[in-house]
Amino acid sequence: MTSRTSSASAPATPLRLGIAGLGTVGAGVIRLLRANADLLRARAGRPIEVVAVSARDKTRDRGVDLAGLRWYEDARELVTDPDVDVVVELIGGAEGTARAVVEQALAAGKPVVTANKALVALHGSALAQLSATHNAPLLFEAAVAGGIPAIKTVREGLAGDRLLRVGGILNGTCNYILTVMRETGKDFATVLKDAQDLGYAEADPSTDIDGLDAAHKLTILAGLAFGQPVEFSSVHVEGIRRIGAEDLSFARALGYRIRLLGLAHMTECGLQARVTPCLVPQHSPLAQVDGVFNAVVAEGEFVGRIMIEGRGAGAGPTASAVTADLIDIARGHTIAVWGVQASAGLPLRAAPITLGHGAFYLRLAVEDRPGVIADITAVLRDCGVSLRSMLQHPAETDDAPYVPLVLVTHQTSEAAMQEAVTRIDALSVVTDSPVMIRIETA
Ligand SMILES: NC(=O)C1=CN([C@@H]2O[C@H](COP(=O)(O)OP(=O)(O)OC[C@H]3O[C@@H](n4cnc5c(N)ncnc54)[C@H](O)[C@@H]3O)[C@@H](O)[C@H]2O)C=CC1
Ligand SMILES: N[C@@H](CC=O)C(=O)O
Ligand code: NA
Repeated sequence: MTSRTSSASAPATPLRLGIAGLGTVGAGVIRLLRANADLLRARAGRPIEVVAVSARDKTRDRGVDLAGLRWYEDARELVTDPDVDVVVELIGGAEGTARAVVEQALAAGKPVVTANKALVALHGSALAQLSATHNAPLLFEAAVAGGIPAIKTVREGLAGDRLLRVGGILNGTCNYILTVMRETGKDFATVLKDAQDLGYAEADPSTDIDGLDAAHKLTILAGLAFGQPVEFSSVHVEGIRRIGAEDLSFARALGYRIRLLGLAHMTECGLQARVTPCLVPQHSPLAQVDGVFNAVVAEGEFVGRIMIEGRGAGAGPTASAVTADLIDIARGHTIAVWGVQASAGLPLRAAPITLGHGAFYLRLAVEDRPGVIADITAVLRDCGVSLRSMLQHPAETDDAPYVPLVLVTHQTSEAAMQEAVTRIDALSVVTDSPVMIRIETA
């Protein structure tokens, strides 16, 4: 006699998705799910199928066939579709429809997968509570460093250790711009346009170049590393707008490359978190991370330093991260948002950046006349900042209105350096606001 069990014969129940947002990432997710359907079914133990979608423009050609998928003009209605098991939010933005979709889905007990770093960085604490209250997982691997499994590494892979530092190169658009400008000499605006055409940039690219996108990601990484939400407004943020071609070539002459780094570490006074352009030694691991690649670094008491590298933006890498979250949901592998069961909910105490220390690069535009260097070094002396080296290139023409002067300091306090820069900026011989870049050793 043969015995038949329902599990042996019944087809596995599919995990049914509603995808809100069909831009670079949304269309990329649909492509990946179709291309890898068999592989995903094997890994997830059940098929993963898109049943409903929502976007702004139904007629737009996205290179993916939407036939047979239910279309919603209003993404909030997609959430209430009884056939949608999991809501995938790929609209973007910390407020408006994206936020409403995520909140409504969690409140309805539906798992959510999102790539929306702005939303998680600004509202992660409240969303974590909603997720816990309704027992609805919220997964966001794509939100930090695109295709790099950054969240999983920090939240799960390093769960056994006490982390001291986390961060890295967290914005693909900025890294692409800095790399291509350095390698080709193309101007900022042209390279930014290329990054937009490649689907790397945010809807408003100032979010990338002013450092906010990297700060969103750092806020999330630090929350995971230290098991408590981080107040986005406590992150010190500087972008790359003021970095010019001359900085890239001075950096090269000094043996460095310029990277936009997000770094967070615990101090006795609290968490210090900043996103700033930095000079890194040209042979260091971070200097080798070029183009749209990101790198996530973490340092733990027992594990020491780790670094993982990969593509931080673009349809394919981001779709890969979204899909990994979907497989976790299909497998029933879910976890509390900040990786701790009973997070304090209160944001971590923040330490002001002025408590930091480091070495600095300072580029000044100065009049080409006697006494200028003496005026500047007098300010540095008065502020207690010690110089390590100085570079001056001759003016390009005899009637050039200024000459560039580059100073590199020894280790000094951030507060002293900020005071010195304010005073130097006020000197009449200095013709434009100084460009100050921190120097990182690793
Ligand atoms: N592009 C990338 O490389 C990466 C993007 N992300 C994040 O993924 C999310 C999506 O980014 P992209 O695909 O690049 O953006 P996108 O601008 O290419 O696509 C956004 C999509 O949302 C739709 N949309 C806008 N408002 C809507 C509304 N009210 N209702 C329904 N749909 C609406 C648009 O029609 C479009 O289909 C963002 O949160 C972004 O930060 C994360 C990692 C990498
Ligand atoms: N605009 C972002 C996209 C990924 O998060 C970036 O450039 O890194
Ligand atoms: Na990721």
